[in-house]
Amino acid sequence: MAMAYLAWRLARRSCPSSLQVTSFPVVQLHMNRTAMRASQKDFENSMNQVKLLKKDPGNEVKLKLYALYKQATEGPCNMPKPGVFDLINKAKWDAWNALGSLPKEAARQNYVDLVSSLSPSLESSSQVEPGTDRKSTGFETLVVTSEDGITKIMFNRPKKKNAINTEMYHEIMRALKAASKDDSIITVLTGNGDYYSSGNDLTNFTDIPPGGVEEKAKNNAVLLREFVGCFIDFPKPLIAVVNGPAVGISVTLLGLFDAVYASDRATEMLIFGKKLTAGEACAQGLVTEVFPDSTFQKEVWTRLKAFAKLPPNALRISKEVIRKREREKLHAVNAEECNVLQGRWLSDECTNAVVNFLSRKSKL
Ligand SMILES: CCCC/C=C\CC(=O)SCCNC(=O)CCNC(=O)[C@H](O)C(C)(C)COP(=O)(O)OP(=O)(O)OC[C@H]1O[C@@H](n2cnc3c(N)ncnc32)[C@H](O)[C@@H]1OP(=O)(O)O
Repeated sequence: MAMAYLAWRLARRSCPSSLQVTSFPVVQLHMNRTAMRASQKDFENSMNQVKLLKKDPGNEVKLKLYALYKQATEGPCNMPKPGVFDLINKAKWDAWNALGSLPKEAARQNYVDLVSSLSPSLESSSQVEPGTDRKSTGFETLVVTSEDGITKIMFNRPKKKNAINTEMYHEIMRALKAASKDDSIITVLTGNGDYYSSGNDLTNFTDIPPGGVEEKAKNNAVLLREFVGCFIDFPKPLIAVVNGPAVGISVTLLGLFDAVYASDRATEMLIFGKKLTAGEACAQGLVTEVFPDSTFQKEVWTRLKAFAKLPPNALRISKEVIRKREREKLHAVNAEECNVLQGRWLSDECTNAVVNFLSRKSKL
């Protein structure tokens, strides 16, 4: 509770920047309407568009908009310069004064142009109706969608039980990086089909580069370290919806998620190759909650949609407060584990296991 309260307090402190954004419409209400002639309609439209901005365009842009608005409606700056300690008003005065004798018509036009250059963020924040499903293209192994404040990254190799091949490692990293910067509040990983994921695609070990198996093992270690690192550093709440069995790396990663919801169909194979039921994994703390398979999707997504309505800054800051205490250690453990694995991948035990699997159906 104390941690949540601290995070909430910290989140409240971040409010001034959002207050600055919402102060723009107020400024616009005081505009001198008689000053607008030819481009009045465009200018008014642009001002309305600014009111719809949900994303803070940043102080630099806001100052430019302010200065152009003042120039367009009042002409060159004629106000006394604020004192050095009146930081906000001085920044506004400087921005307006920098426009010199720019004619009102030119200032109006620049204002309209600047607002239209912000259109990508307008599109993503206001023109997309809430609840609209936005699908990211450009992924071969994933389906990535954004809806209701949730970015869903779905493993999409159902015929291969969502085994993670090299391309998929890279695509998951790319999707996570995009999700960390998009408008979503939470990010969810799940699998398409009957498996969550069967772990590392064992054919990853068969594509041997010119430097031989040593080079292959080294490349895999570098890839795995970067991949796990993305999960350690992911800044938003990250939730696994474990829709079916999970194996190997797809299980070990679960410890880095903020919540793990599992269907009671989900089994995991851990250290001794033993199958764990989702209930057993829950008892060990690896899974947050288990749901009957018949109601799993409905119950979990209802809950996730409710999470996505929580204050985003508070969520991020809560995660950061918790994660920052362990981040360095997690990266150190990740580095050590990848070193150990690099050696193990060259062992006879590993080679035999991969050969046995791949030769089951004469894949070798
Ligand atoms: C960068 C390197 C990082 C390495 C780090 C991580 C370590 C790990 O993750 S180790 C764990 C690796 N995973 C496994 O050992 C699981 C292997 N798979 C299986 O044991 C079985 O396939 C499984 C129990 C998951 C499912 O069995 P079945 O229900 O009998 O289905 P099939 O075996 O017929 O599978 C269907 C289809 O998918 C292919 N498949 C499944 N899993 C993998 C995999 N991990 N790698 C490659 N291919 C996989 C399987 O070969 C079948 O293909 P087709 O024969 O072409 O239909």
